[in-house]
Amino acid sequence: MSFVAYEELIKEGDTAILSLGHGAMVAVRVQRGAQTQTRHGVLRHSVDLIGRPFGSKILYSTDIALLTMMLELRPGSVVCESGTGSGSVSHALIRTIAPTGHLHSVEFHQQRAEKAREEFQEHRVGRWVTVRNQDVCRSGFGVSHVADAVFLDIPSPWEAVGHAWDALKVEGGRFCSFSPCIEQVQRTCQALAARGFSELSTLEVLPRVYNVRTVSLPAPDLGAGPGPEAGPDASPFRSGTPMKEAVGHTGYLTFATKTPG
Ligand SMILES: C[S@@+](CC[C@H](N)C(=O)[O-])C[C@H]1O[C@@H](n2cnc3c(N)ncnc32)[C@H](O)[C@@H]1O
Repeated sequence: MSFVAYEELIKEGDTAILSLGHGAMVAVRVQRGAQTQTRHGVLRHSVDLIGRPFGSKILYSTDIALLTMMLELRPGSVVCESGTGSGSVSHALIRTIAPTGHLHSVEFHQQRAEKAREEFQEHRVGRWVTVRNQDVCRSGFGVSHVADAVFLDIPSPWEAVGHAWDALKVEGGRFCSFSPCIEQVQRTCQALAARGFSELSTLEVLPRVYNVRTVSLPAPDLGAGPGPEAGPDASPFRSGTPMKEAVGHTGYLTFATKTPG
C-alpha cells in the first residue's frame, strides 16, 4: 500500500484504521486468514476487510443474528440479497439455509461480484449461491416468485422494493433492509407501504455490556456500634454494572411481510 496514492478497496498487506467508537481507533495490518479481536466481536480479515471499500461499516454478528431470526430463515430457505459486497452476510445466510436452500446474490460492481464468486468457491459454499452482476434497482434479482426472504444492503433500497416483491413467492415472504440513516429508512418504509407490504417494523441492535466483578464493601458505620454484618468479615458479592460506553450504532434493520392478497 502506498500512503500517497488513493485506493478504493482494502487488500492484503494494507494498513486499515478500525474506528471502534468515540476516541477508539486501531491500525491493523490486513492479512488473509488473520483475525482482530475488538470489544464488539472478532473481525476476520478475509471476510470482513479484504475486498471492501475503505470507509465501510461492518455489519456485526448481532445484526446478522437478528436479521436471520426475523427473516425466519432455516435450512431449505431461498433468499435473494443485494449487494453482495464482501460476501460477509452471504456466508452467514448460506450457513443458515444449507444444505437444501439457495442464495441469489446481486452485486453491480463487477470486480466485487467476481471476487465474491471466487471466494464462495474457495470456501466450498459455491453450490448454494448464484452471484449476478447487475443493478438490482434496474434489473432486479434475476428470479421471480422463488424467494422466502429478501435482504437489501444498498444505499437506495426503496428503488428495489418492487423487485423484492416480485422475487418473493406468490404465497408471500419476509423482507429486510439494512440502512445506516433514518432518512433511508423513511423512504424505504414509504415504498414498502405503497407496494403493499405489511407488518413494517424497524429495529436497531444496541447490545448492553455488563462489567461483572466481585466487590467487598466496608460495612457502614452508623454510629451504633458493630451490627451483625459489620467488620472485615462482610462477605464479598458479585456486582454487574453496565459499561459506561455503549456499542455504537451500525444501522437500522427494517422488516416487512409480503402477504398474499
Ligand atoms: C454496504 S455494501 C454490502 C455489504 C454486504 N452486505 C457485506 O456483507 O459485505 C453495499 C454493496 O452494494 C452494492 N450495490 C450498491 N447499489 C447496488 C445496486 N443498485 N445493485 C447491486 N449492487 C449494489 C455495492 O457495490 C456494495 O458492494
